[in-house]
Amino acid sequence: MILEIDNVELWFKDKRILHGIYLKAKKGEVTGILGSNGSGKSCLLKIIFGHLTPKYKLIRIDNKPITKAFYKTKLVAYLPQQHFFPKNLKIKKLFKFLKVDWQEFSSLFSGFSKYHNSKINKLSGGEQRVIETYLVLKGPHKIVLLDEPFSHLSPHYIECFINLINTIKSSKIIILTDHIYQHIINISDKLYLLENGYSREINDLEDLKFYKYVSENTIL
Ligand SMILES: Nc1ncnc2c1ncn2[C@@H]1O[C@H](COP(=O)(O)OP(=O)(O)OP(=O)(O)O)[C@@H](O)[C@H]1O
Repeated sequence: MILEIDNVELWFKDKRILHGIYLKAKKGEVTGILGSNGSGKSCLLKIIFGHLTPKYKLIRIDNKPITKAFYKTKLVAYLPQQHFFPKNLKIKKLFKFLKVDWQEFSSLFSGFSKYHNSKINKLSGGEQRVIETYLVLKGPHKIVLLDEPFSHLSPHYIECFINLINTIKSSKIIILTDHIYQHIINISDKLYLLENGYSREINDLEDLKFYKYVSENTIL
């Protein structure tokens, strides 16, 4: 399965945010998107998911254009930057409803076994993020979009997710963005940088210096 995003043009009033975008993401690969603050990473993920409508966009799956909002195809799951599960819902119900195995989760994330019967709002912000990210990754969707999955997590949980992503990527298209760029670089099979409205495919990490995403003396 190949997902292509092409010809995106996004404006907010007279401010053009995105205009030269081409992204290709394949099943079996992790596709990373880097970019400075305000470069349009979240907007691009929202456009792909179908929550934000730009002036133009073209989304193709295996060369076939998707003409309706992508989320309506039920192919795609999206982790937004903000918490999105109802606060009063019990965690065990969430796992049951989404048909995700609690035992498998609690053996990977051992500190969470005590929360099976808790409501989501009893967890810290980072703990809620662990649950959300896990459910989005382990749900039935073939395409997963992750907006800053690592930013609020402690190193051990980041490692757990990196292992999980490497395990499940053979069956999914995974597109993710984060400011913890070393993790994105390490985990990605394909890397893009959003810069000045364009997507730049990064094949040589030194290009991240050329585009001033990192400074000249950064060790990559
Ligand atoms: N609803 C909106 N109305 C007007 N401008 C917006 C809106 N949403 C986003 N923008 C602008 O679009 C640009 C890109 O925003 P976006 O959130 O996609 O950036 P980002 O790369 O995800 O940034 P960050 O890394 O800081 O989260 C920003 O300049 C932002 O101000």
